[in-house]
Amino acid sequence: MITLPQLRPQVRTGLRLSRAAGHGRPAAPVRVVHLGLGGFVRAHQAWYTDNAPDAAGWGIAAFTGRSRALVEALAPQDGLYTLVTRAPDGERLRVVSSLSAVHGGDEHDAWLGYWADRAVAVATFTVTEAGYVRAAGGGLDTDREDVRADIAALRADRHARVRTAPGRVVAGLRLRRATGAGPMTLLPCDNLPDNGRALERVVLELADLVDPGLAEWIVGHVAFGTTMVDRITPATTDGAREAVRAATGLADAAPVATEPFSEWVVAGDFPAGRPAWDEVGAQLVDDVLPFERRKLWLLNGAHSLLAYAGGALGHRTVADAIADHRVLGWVEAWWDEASRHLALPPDEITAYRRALLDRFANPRIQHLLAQIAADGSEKLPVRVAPVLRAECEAGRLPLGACTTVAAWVLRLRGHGAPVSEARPERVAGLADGSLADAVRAVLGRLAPGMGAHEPLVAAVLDRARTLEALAA
Ligand SMILES: NC(=O)c1ccc[n+]([C@@H]2O[C@H](COP(=O)([O-])OP(=O)(O)OC[C@H]3O[C@@H](n4cnc5c(N)ncnc54)[C@H](O)[C@@H]3O)[C@@H](O)[C@H]2O)c1
Ligand SMILES: O=P(O)(O)OC[C@@H](O)[C@@H](O)[C@H](O)[C@H](O)CO
Repeated sequence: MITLPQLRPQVRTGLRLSRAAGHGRPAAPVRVVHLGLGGFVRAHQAWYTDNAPDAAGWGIAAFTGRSRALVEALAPQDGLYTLVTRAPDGERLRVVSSLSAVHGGDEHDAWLGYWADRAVAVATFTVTEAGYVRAAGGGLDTDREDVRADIAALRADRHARVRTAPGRVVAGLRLRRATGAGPMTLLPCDNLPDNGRALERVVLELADLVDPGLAEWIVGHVAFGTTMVDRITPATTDGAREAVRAATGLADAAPVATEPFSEWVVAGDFPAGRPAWDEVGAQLVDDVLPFERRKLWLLNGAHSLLAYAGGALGHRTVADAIADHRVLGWVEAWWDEASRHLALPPDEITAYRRALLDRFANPRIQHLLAQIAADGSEKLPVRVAPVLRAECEAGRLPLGACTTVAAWVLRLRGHGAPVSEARPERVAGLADGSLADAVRAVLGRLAPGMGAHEPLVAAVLDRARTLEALAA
């Protein structure tokens, strides 16, 4: 089934999307600034904003992190794009209008301009886990070259170009303080536990390093919200572009394909206001933690298992891997382990697991395991390690978690697809030496102290040998 609610037949013949030609809505005034323009924000936050009853008053100015490719695709079509929602039995297309402006990450003056604007009330982020430039303990990683460069730049000149996400935020907030543009909310939407506190910590630490008094101003004027975000959104492919052209006749250079399911749980204050996201499905709560753990452990933890163990068996997509009964068994084992540590009613967990199986099996979502496998050193400590540790402390050896760790060890040792890490030096040499040494080192990195837990080391080694044999 294909429905085209916002593409009227008389305008379907134009070559590209255009507000002047009547596609979508007129651009709303910018009141939200976003860093990390990619697939996810367009399938999620921008979609909620577009659905909100007050959408006409809430435009988003979205910046990429680095590359200008998406800006070059979206700017000629006025920030409009087609959201392709893929259910197992058909797809639905609609034009999303909430991106009022799109910018490259290199447009620093434009970035600063929004932060100095009192109308801008919220800044949102999807900069990946690595984008928060945190050291192992969660504080700002001042050993990084890009963080050091930002510190030097911010000390030298308040308009100097900076590169990291915290650097950009600190530059923006410093200007906001100087211009008296008032309070606002920062809302990270990445798969990080307690992402509001994570962002707050790196921003305050950086502010303290570059401008005495700024951190104090931030504490008094800036609210850091915390979120759980969920909508499986693979990278856009030519297939999505072709699907849009076939259905609408339009050449959309940057559609997004996503699944029907969507969840957004938000905790925080909005002193300068926000779109009525809660009227279109977002849940405003006091505590995100139970939702976050359910999602991060059951969905993202299973994704990482599928990515490394499924990848070791030669699978390419999530749907391929979950159709393999051996992989499914490992995922179910992982879910049993993780579920024991979730403070949620058992029937709620059962329903979530059942729904996840359907979501993973969706044949129209071509979610590449290689995309999920990137940045394991950032993801496994938060998706898998807490359950691994809790199970060991309870005297159990968790088979599912051990399988994920074992598969990651093998990946780091060169089995299967190449390792993709934002900071490759973090894993360089980590899994060298004998397999047993590698398992000890990797466990110690993921969960400090666990590398010396000999029964756990033996269990992971056993899983690694089993995987090697199955992959041979
Ligand atoms: N895709 C999903 O299904 C999904 C679902 C839930 C949450 N998320 C969160 O959203 C993030 C982005 O996902 P996506 O699918 O939009 O990816 P994407 O690759 O389409 O876009 C990522 C954006 O972040 C920017 N970026 C990357 N590294 C950065 C850095 N170090 N500093 C600043 N900006 C950086 C990129 O330039 C790009 O603009 C994920 O890492 C995850 O935390 C994604
Ligand atoms: O986006 P990442 O790289 O943090 O993780 C990859 C996937 O696990 C993730 O994108 C999920 O699809 C998403 O979190 C579902 O909401």
